Amino acid sequence: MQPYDAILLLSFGGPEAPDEVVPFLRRVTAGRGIPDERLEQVGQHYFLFGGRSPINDQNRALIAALRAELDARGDATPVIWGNRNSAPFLADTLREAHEAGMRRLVAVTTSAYSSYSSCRQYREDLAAAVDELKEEGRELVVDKIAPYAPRDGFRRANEHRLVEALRTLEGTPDEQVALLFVTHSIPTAMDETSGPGDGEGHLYQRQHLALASALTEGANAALGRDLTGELVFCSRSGPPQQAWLEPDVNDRLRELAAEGRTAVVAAPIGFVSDHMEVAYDLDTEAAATARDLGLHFVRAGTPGTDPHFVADLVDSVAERAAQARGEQTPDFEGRMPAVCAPGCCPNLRAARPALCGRD
Ligand SMILES: CC1=C(CCC(=O)O)c2cc3nc(cc4[nH]c(cc5[nH]c(cc1n2)c(C)c5CCC(=O)O)c(CCC(=O)O)c4C)C(CCC(=O)O)=C3C
Ligand SMILES: [Fe+2]
Repeated sequence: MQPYDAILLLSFGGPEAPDEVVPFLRRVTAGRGIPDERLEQVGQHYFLFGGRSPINDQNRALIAALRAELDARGDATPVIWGNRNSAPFLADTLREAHEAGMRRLVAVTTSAYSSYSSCRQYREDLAAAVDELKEEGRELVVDKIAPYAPRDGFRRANEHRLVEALRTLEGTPDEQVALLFVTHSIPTAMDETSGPGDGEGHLYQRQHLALASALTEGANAALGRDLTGELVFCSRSGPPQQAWLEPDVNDRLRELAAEGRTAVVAAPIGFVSDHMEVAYDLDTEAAATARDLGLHFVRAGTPGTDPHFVADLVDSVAERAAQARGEQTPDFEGRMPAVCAPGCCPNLRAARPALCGRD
């Protein structure tokens, strides 16, 4: 994958044992003003699952799938892995990479959308880790692929999962089915400023709405239905006086039951695999809300290691490599640049150095 020596999977991280839960949460929330009450709650979510987040195992599976796809293409570029909040920590991974003689990497994040939390924060992680290594006399260059939510492979993977879920409701008429696309809530201020700073903002929501509408159309066409989908949110945190994106999935379920819906399909398009937010906030909490309301609840799958998704990530990396070599790459609706505009998806708390951008 000229000019890259390796592909770096860059992820959030999660605890893998009960004694890792609190240190993990301290790292995630350092200086972020999350109320203690919320932290205790989230700690409980992890303890409910034996103190083990599913995210690292899902990343191990994704790395194996990327490896197989690269091998099938005759490409021996190594795939390495670093996290923000748990081992393998990003700086350790980069140090090992440098020791192995690698000098230029391309990062793939496990987050598909544009916003501070889902894009720039990873760019800040890269800047901090590269800086740490520089102080040890190790020079590394890290590029990154663009947010991939607008790509066709991501849509196809999600559509496949959604159609599978809807097939289980074959006898239920359209007017009784609610189709909810679910993503991680973020502060409204973070959504308003998401995007390249072209005056539009709200790119986090706009990318989700574009995907939700394409998925609704695709699933309706595949199944001969006429469903209307809508976007809802989960995993709100932060202090109560701070505005976050709404409606919360549980609140919306209550309204839908009151309107006479009998079944709901929840498609977690904001998550590339079944993270804790999916396992707890949807499969545990929202499923219980639905049960109490007498609603039949079906949760659509996440892309995970879907072949369309994995192949599309490798295509993204190949396109990024072509760009690095000065070649042209295909354009499509919603395509994001791999090098972010100055001030794209700003950090609203403090300006910090970030890689893979023009600022
Ligand atoms: C947009 C977005 C994604 C998607 C993009 C991406 O994937 O990166 C994401 C992913 C994730 N978030 C995760 C976990 C947590 N996020 C928290 C807190 C927060 N998330 C935020 C946003 C997002 N988060 C925000 C605005 C906060 C408030 C504080 C802050 O500004 O940082 C907290 C603190 C407690 C709480 O408040 O819930 C935890 C424990 C895990 C691991 C799950 C697992 O273990 O499987 C994953 C994949
Ligand atoms: Fe989060």
